[in-house]
Amino acid sequence: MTAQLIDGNALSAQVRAEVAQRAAALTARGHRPGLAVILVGDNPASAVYVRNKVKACADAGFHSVLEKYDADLSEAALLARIDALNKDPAIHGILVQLPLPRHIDDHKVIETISPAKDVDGFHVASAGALMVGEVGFKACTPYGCMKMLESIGLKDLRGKHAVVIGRSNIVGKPMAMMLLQANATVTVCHSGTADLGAFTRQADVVVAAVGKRNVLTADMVKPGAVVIDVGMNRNDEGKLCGDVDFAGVREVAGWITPVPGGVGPMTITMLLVNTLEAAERAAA
Ligand SMILES: Nc1nc(=O)c2c([nH]1)NC[C@@H]1CN(c3ccc(C(=O)N[C@@H](CCC(=O)O)C(=O)O)cc3)C=[N+]21
Repeated sequence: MTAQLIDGNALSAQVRAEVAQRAAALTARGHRPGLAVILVGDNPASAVYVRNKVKACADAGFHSVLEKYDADLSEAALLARIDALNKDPAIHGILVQLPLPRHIDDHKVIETISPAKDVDGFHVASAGALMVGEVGFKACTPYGCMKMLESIGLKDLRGKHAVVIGRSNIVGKPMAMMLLQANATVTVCHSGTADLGAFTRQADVVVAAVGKRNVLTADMVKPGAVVIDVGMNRNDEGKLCGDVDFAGVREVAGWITPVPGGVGPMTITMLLVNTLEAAERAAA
């Protein structure tokens, strides 16, 4: 049996249509949602992603500004810019595209963004809010994965075992917290895990977020399991591929997300959702 696809483009279109409606209502009341995106340096992949984000904003009727700076921008200048955006009433969300040049401390930059405008959900206050179940912005990639699960009827994961592969601050750790909040029994595997397959074979839901091809192969998946692929890698032909051996795993899994067209578009969609929510909170 071949797995069913969870189509991130189709689900994104659905969610973005709702976002556009709510944005129009806010705009009519004089509170048009606004996102500021800051790009430092000339990483070509970042330039593409940032353009996609700005376009998604325009399509949803948001105000957006893209600020591009040369790679030699000083950390102090970047922090000063963030400080100004924190105070700008037309801006509800601030996204500083990562990675940043080496002379700039990511952590300092993220912590300078006002938690009220932290639509990436990377601030320690946002991470802490998620941890204790308080109101705060959820990191967009794991939030998008949760939306994908919800779209196939898995909003409540009571009785399910979810295995997360990867423990990054921006995906693996918040993913585990969100799954836990949805009542799953959660296992977090990582580079120090011995016999990864022994864990993943017991999973009803596997989320692969490592950043390496073929981390999950067909022999590691329980028949009928849901497989969410967060990876963004290039194969030998230079084509975009995830962390999952898609061709093999789709013959075993019940559901699987493709790359491209899976988690990637959902990440941008949840950025819009967070920005809309920031604007709604500011208008309330
Ligand atoms: N502050 C910050 N926030 C981020 O959210 C952030 C970041 N920095 N730095 C880089 C990563 C990467 N990221 C992606 C989002 C969407 C796609 C996406 O839409 N991908 C398409 C394909 C795009 C293509 O063809 O290259 C897809 O999967 O279908 C990819 C990657 C957000 N990131």
